[in-house]
Amino acid sequence: MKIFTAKQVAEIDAYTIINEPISSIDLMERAAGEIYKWITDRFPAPQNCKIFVGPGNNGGDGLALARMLAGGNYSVEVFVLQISDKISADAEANLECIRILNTLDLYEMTSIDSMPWLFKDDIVIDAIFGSGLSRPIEGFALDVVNAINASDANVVAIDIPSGLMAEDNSKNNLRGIVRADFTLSFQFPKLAFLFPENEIYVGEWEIISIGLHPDIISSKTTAYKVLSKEFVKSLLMPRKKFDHKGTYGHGLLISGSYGKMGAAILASRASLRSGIGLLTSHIPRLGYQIMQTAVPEAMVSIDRSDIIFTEYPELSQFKAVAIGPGIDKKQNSFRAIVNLLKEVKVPLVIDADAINIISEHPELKKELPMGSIFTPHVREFERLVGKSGDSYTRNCMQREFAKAHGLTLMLKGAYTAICCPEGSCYFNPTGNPGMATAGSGDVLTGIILSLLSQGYSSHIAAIIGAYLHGLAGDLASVDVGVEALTASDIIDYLPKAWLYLKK
Ligand SMILES: NC(=O)C1=CN([C@@H]2O[C@H](COP(=O)(O)OP(=O)(O)OC[C@H]3O[C@@H](n4cnc5c(N)ncnc54)[C@H](O)[C@@H]3O)[C@@H](O)[C@H]2O)[C@@H](O)CC1
Ligand SMILES: Nc1ncnc2c1ncn2[C@@H]1O[C@H](COP(=O)(O)OP(=O)(O)O)[C@@H](O)[C@H]1O
Ligand SMILES: [K+]
Repeated sequence: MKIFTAKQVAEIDAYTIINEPISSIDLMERAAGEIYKWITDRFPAPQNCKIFVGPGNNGGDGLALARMLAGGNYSVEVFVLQISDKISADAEANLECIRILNTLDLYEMTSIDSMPWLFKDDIVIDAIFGSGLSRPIEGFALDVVNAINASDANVVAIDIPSGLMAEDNSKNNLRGIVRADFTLSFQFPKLAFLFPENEIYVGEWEIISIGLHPDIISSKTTAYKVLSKEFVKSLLMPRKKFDHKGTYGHGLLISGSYGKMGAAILASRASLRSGIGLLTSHIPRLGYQIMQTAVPEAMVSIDRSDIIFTEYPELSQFKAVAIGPGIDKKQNSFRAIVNLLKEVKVPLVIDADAINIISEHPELKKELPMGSIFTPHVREFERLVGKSGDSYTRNCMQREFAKAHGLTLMLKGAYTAICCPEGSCYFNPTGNPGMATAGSGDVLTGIILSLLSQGYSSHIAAIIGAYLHGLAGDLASVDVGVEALTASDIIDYLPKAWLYLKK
């Protein structure tokens, strides 16, 4: 699913009006009708609704919705914030219609003094500002936002919580944004919904389809997309009858150290559950029996060191290499990484302490092999790329880094972001907080190595890997719950995840 900027959505809106064709007021009616359906489903009548409307088309949506709710056995009060002399033509038309019908209570608000009391069971509809917000909210509208936020009412934001910018909130007043329980976004998600610090404003968000024109949606380009099952499924390569293990590649996994052999086991097992033909696990000497016992399918390459990574086997036989899970950051490991970066000619996955070692030696950033994949979580990301005060800025830095170095840079977490060398950024919707547990990143590294070894290109391997990893975690959480979920459960549910993805 594409994510468009607020400006692009306005263009899509305008195209739909001309080419469907449909009048703008009828499009507003359609949009409000879809919100009305959602509300009747989630909060069946009778209920008390308090609707706060602003001067633009978001306010117009709120007014059209108010009329529908009043006709549907809801008790409705509408508060029209007198923010500016200008009011959008469609909002004005809806206001006039309400006045004529006279079926609901309509109040004009010019100050916070006319703010109604909001009760716990009230449904508050936030239609003050939508995607047309051009600067932080101020004046009495800000007081209204704060009063809504201080209440225990159920707050439903139309399109976007008022005060939240659709993309960049780095300069916003964070105390002037509605904290919604539900956000009903028209047709597409906003980029801001995918950033962790905005969860308190957005709450649970849903897409409300309003039939915008398919031609413009498919032709308009955007750097940002949310992955879908259909898209990821379309990337899968079919297996053929006469294929053999050589067809699916030989991967090298460099992982494990004294006290962290579990990382090597998890990544190896995940790799083998993701379709790799042959796996060699390079580990320090102490791990030999552990690996041979726990993962009999893996071949083992033994380091000269008992406890850490200091060397790697001859590389020509491998189709892809992954390095990092549980390797530690000792000086000898640094030297071995320098050599590996220089020598490796196949796609490389770089995770965990391998990222940290590179971050501590910025001169190494010039040596990063094109086509490699970095899989940092946010702390590792900050060490590698730099710090930022907010997620939008961090995402811009991530896209720049991927482009500048010609590599795929993943930022792990809820909505893992995958930035590709040509500038695009995919967000992964699968996964759950149960996966915030030791070793789940090692599992991801194993999966991506497996996909690279099978011949998937770097950014495709990152996309399929992230989606599949989260899907396995989601399927596992259905059976074991989020608290009890372990990294091993993610591996155990990879078979079901593959089956579900291919269905
Ligand atoms: N995208 C679509 O296809 C559709 C969009 N619709 C609605 O239209 C909305 C966008 O409408 P608009 O562009 O009119 O935008 P808004 O409804 O967000 O209102 C913008 C108006 O408020 C003013 N304004 C912006 N920031 C302000 C601030 N901080 N203080 C005071 N005034 C401020 C602007 O000058 C403008 O007049 C969407 O969010 C959605 O709710 C729907 O009507 C249906 C179709
Ligand atoms: N709240 C969450 N929602 C979705 N996925 C999550 C969540 N928390 C963690 N994950 C996923 O779990 C993995 C954790 O990786 P990482 O932090 O490297 O763990 P570790 O270092 O313990 O292996 C990442 O793939 C991340 O996307
Ligand atoms: K709103």
